[in-house]
Amino acid sequence: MSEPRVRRAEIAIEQEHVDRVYRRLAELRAQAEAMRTKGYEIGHGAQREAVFEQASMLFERDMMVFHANQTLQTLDAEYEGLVFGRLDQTIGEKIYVGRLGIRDAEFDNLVTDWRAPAAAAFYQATAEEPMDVVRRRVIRCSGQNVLDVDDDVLIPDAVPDDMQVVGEGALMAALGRSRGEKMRDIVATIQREQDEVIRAPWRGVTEITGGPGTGKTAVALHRAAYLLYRYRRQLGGAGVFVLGPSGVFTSYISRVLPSMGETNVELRALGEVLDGVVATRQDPGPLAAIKGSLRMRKVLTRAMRDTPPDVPAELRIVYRGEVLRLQGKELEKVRRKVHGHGGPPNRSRVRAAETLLEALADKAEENARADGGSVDRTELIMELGERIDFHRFLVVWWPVLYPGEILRWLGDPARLARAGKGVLKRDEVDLLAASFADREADWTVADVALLDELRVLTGPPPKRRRRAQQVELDAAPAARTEQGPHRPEHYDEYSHIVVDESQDLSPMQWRMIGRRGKYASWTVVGDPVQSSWPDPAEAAQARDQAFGLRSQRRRYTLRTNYRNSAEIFDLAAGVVAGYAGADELPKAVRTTGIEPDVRIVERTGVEVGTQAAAKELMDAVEGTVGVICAMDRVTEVQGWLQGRADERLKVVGSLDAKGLEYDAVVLVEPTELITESTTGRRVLYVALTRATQQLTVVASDREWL
Ligand SMILES: Nc1ncnc2c1ncn2[C@@H]1O[C@H](COP(=O)(O)OP(=O)(O)OP(=O)(O)O)[C@@H](O)[C@H]1O
Repeated sequence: MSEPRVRRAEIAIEQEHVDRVYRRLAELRAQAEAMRTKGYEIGHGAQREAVFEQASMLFERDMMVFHANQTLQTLDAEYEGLVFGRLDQTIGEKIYVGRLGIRDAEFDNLVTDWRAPAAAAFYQATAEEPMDVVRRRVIRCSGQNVLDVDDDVLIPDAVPDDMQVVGEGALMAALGRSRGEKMRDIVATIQREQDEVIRAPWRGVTEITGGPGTGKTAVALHRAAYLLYRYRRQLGGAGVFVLGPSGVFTSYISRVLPSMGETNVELRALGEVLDGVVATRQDPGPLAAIKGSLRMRKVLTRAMRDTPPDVPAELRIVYRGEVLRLQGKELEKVRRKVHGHGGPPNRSRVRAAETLLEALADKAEENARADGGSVDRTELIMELGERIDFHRFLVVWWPVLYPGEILRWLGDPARLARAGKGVLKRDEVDLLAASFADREADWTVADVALLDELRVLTGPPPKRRRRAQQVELDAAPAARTEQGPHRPEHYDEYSHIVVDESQDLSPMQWRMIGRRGKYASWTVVGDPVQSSWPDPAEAAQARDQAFGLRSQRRRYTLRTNYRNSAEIFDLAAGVVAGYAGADELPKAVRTTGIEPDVRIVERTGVEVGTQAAAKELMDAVEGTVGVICAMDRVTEVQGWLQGRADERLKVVGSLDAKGLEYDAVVLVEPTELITESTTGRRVLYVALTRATQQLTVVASDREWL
C-alpha cells in the first residue's frame, strides 16, 4: 500500500477504538447521572422517616451525590483528545494511553491514564532502552475524530509482519503548529528528560531549571496533575497552589490542568496571593528593589509600633475627684512597653489597657505622695478599668491596625524616615514615601508582600471587624480558576506549592509564599539567566528559609528549547552572552530558515515601523502576534495599533511577557527594555525568546545588539 493509504487505514483502526472509548464514556456518564438522581430520591424519602434513620439516609445520600458529582466532573472535563497514545509491546499486548483511565463493562482497560505506572513507558522508552515497546504511536484527535497518527519504532527487529509504521516526528509536528491564546498541554509528546521531572518523588523540594522554552512551566503543571493523581490522599485534601508572575500568565496557563481533568488546583498571580487584593501595577525597578528587600521587615515592624496618626495626645480621667493626666511622652512610654512584649498589636489591647491603668496608678501615687497621702492601686485599677470613658479612650488610642492603613501612613516622609532609620537611605525614603502617599493609586504587585507581612505582624483584627479589613484592603476577591478549586481554610495548609518564574521573586515575596507552604512539598521553576531581581543572594536566603528544613532537595535541568526556532534563539543568546555560561543556555531544536528581522529606523519612525511589522506578521502567521515594549510604553503602543484590533494581536509590557509565547513577536525599542530595569539585558533576553516562528525588532539604535 502507498504511504497515504496506509495512513488512512491506520487512522481508521484508531478511530474504531476512539469511538468505543466515547461510547463507554457516555455509558459511564449515564450511570453517574442515575446514581445522582437516586441519591436525591433517598433525600426525599428521608423526610418521612424517624430522626435516627433520617440521619443515616441523608449521609448515604450525601455520599452518593458527592461521588456521582465527582465522577461527572471528571468525565465532563474539556479533554482535547481523550486518547492520544498507543503502545504495542513485545508480548503482543497493546495499551492505549489517554488523559483519563477508562475500563469497559468487563473491567478491561480501554484507556490507561497517562499518569499510571503502566503508561510510563510511553514517555520513557527509547531505542536504547525500549522497555518492551515495539511501536509507540501518537494519536492526534480533534474532539472525537482521529486526524493523524505518528509512529516511533523502538525495537525494529520485533516488528511483526502485519504492523504498519506511519510518519515521523510527532514532537516536531506539535512544535511547528501555531499557538492559540492559551497554553496547551503536552501529554502526548512529553520527552523523557521532562517525564523524569514530572514523576519525581513528591516530598521535599523539586527544583526545575533550564533556559527559555525548555518546557519548565509545562512540566511543572503536568507534575501537579501527576502528583494529584498518584498521591491524592496526601495532597488532594489540602490543596495545591500554583503561583505565576502575572495575571496575564495565569490566564495563559489556565487551561492546561483542566484539560487533564484537574480542577483541584488554585492558580494565582503574585499580585493576587493575598485574599482581597488584586494588584497588577508594577513599580519601577529601583522602587521594587527596595520594597522587595528584607530590610522592609524592620521598617514595617517599626512603622506598626509607631504612634498612629490622629490618636489623642493626652489621657485625662477623673478619679475620686482628682484629675489624672498622662501626656505625650508618658503615653508613648506606655505604648513602647506594650510593644516590648512582642505580641501582635491586634491581640494586645488587653495588655495595653493593663499597662495604661498601671501608669495611671503610678500617677495617682505620685500625686498622693506630693500631698502626703496614699492610694489603693488595686482599687484604682479595678474601678478605672470598668469606666466607659477609659474604654472610649483605649479604642482610639490603641486602634485596630490594618495593613493597608499602615502602608499609607508611610506616605509621610517624616514617619517613614523614623521607621527606616539606619535602614533606608535618604533617597530611598523619598522614593518609597512618594509611592505610598498617593491614596488613589492601586496597590502594586510588590506592595502585596508588604501587606501580607503586616497582616502577620499586626495579627488578625477582632472577628466582628474582619469584614471591614477586607473592604479596606480592596473589595475585589482574588481570581480563582473557573471551576472554583478547593481552597484550604488557612493559608499554611497547602500541601504542595508550585512556584513558576521563581528567579524573579523578591525576598519579601518568598516570605509571603513561605507562609503558605509551612507544611507543603514544593516544585520550584526558574531560570537564573532570566532573573530580573538585583540581589540573588538575598533572594536565595529568603527562599531557603521558605523551604525550611525540608531535607529532600532535588534539582533537574532541562536543556532543549522547544519554543524558539534556532534562528531566533541565536539572536537572544547573543544578548546575554556576557551574563550566562554556555551550559546555562539551552539548545533550540527546530529550524525554520527564517532569520529574525532587525529594522533600524529613525526615532520618529518607530510608530510606523511597529505598525508595518505587526501587519506583516499578522499576515505571515496563523496564530498569535505579540508586540512587546517597555512597561511605560504599553498604552502608547496600544494606541498605535488601535485600528488593528484583532484577537490574535496583543501588546504586552516587558515584565508581563514573562512565561508567555506567541507565534510571532514585534519587539519595540529593545534599548528601552535594558534601561527600564535594574537587570536590563536579562529582561531583553526574556522578550527575545517569546516567539515560536518569527521575530521582528523595530529599533532606533544598535546599542542593544
Ligand atoms: N514535550 C513537548 N512537546 C510539545 N511541546 C512542548 C514540549 N515541551 C515544551 N513544549 C512547548 O514549548 C513551549 C515552551 O514551554 P514552556 O512555556 O513550558 O517553557 P519554559 O521553560 O517555561 O519557558 P520560559 O522560561 O521561557 O517561560 C510551549 O509551547 C510548550 O508547549
